Amino acid sequence: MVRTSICGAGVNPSPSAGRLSPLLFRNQAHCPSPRPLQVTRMELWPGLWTLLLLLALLLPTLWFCSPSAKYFFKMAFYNGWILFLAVLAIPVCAVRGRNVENMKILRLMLLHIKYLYGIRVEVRGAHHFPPSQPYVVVSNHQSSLDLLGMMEVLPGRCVPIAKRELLWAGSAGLACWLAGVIFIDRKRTGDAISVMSEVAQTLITQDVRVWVFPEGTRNHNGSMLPFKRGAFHLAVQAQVPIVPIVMSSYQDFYCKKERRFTSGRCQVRVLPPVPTEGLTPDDVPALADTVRHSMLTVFREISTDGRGGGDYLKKPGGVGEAQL
Ligand SMILES: CCCCCCCCCCCCCC(=O)SCCNC(=O)CCNC(=O)[C@H](O)C(C)(C)COP(=O)(O)OP(=O)(O)OC[C@H]1O[C@@H](n2cnc3c(N)ncnc32)[C@H](O)[C@@H]1OP(=O)(O)O
Ligand SMILES: CCCCCCCC/C=C\CCCCCCCC(=O)OC[C@@H](O)COP(=O)(O)O
Repeated sequence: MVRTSICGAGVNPSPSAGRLSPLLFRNQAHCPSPRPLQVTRMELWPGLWTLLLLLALLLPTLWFCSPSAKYFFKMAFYNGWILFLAVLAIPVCAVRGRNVENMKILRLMLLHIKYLYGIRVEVRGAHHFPPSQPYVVVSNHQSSLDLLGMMEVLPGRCVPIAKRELLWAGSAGLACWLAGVIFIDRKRTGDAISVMSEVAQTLITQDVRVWVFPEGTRNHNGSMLPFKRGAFHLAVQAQVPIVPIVMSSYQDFYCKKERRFTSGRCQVRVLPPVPTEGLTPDDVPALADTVRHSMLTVFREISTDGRGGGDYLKKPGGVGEAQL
């Protein structure tokens, strides 16, 4: 197919050329053809069509026959689609500059994704959100799919606290920055704490709400990791309530370890706000423990194994052997 002209291969026209690989040797004097490495367009088409045909057969076969391949395609599309949506969101958000109101735009753009994936998100307890005051939302963090539940209930003027690495996630990072997402460097505790302290100041003055994943990282083991205390210090410093939100386990439709991703249901439960008025930094450990305990109780209550019960969470030694 590809017509190449390797002139002089096998001959040794000069002493210096003799030291070169014959394949690298090209000398116009010995090469009458002026068209080396020439590929005509017509010659490429059959190869291209065969490749496309193979892909067109292979991808659906993998999709239907291999749950793992399906998992990878779905996750790749999820990330790719968010990156694409972010490209659309950036110019719209850029009009306002970095502004928490831009979060509304991101929220609207992401709301449809649950339909693409056949995930039914059921919200309960939305009336618990305090109507018009700053507060700190804390929620469990299972996967990047949490964005679906998060966008379903995200209150106005509410920004998430995210790991700094997300800032470099291409268009999504820029969109997050424009929407006022607060980035922290988890490797530098001191810096992260001072960012959180600044947030405590602006929470009141700029009337914003903050969404924190107190586990500090994704966790899909059927329980909740011990909570980091930043969110609770933040609420106590600003003397604002904490609104706990629990997303039920994704186990019935999503499991990273098993490479399984089907359609399913998820419940997002907003719990009553926990006041922090009058609390001091000394109260933070107990506050964090109390909130985690109540969230874990609800998590176990609303999580199912896809067969209609929450039993998998209660099996001795099973994934749900939570550290209460
Ligand atoms: C269209 C495009 C759309 C794009 C998508 C848009 C949506 C994007 C959504 C993005 C979602 C992205 C989601 C994500 O990215 S999740 C990952 C990032 N988020 C978090 O990590 C949040 C949770 N982490 C914390 O709160 C941690 O505590 C921090 C990070 C602050 C420090 O953690 P670290 O592990 O380094 O230290 P430590 O917790 O052991 O603490 C050490 C000590 O310091 C004390 N301490 C802590 N804090 C404070 C404080 N403020 N004032 C005073 N003291 C404080 C603390 O009590 C402890 O002392 P002691 O108790 O042991 O004596
Ligand atoms: C040109 C650079 C291209 C970079 C491409 C990066 C691909 C990223 C693609 C899409 C971004 C989707 C944004 C989803 C946001 C979900 C946030 C999330 O779940 O982050 C994880 C973080 O909470 C905890 O991280 P770890 O569990 O500690 O790890």
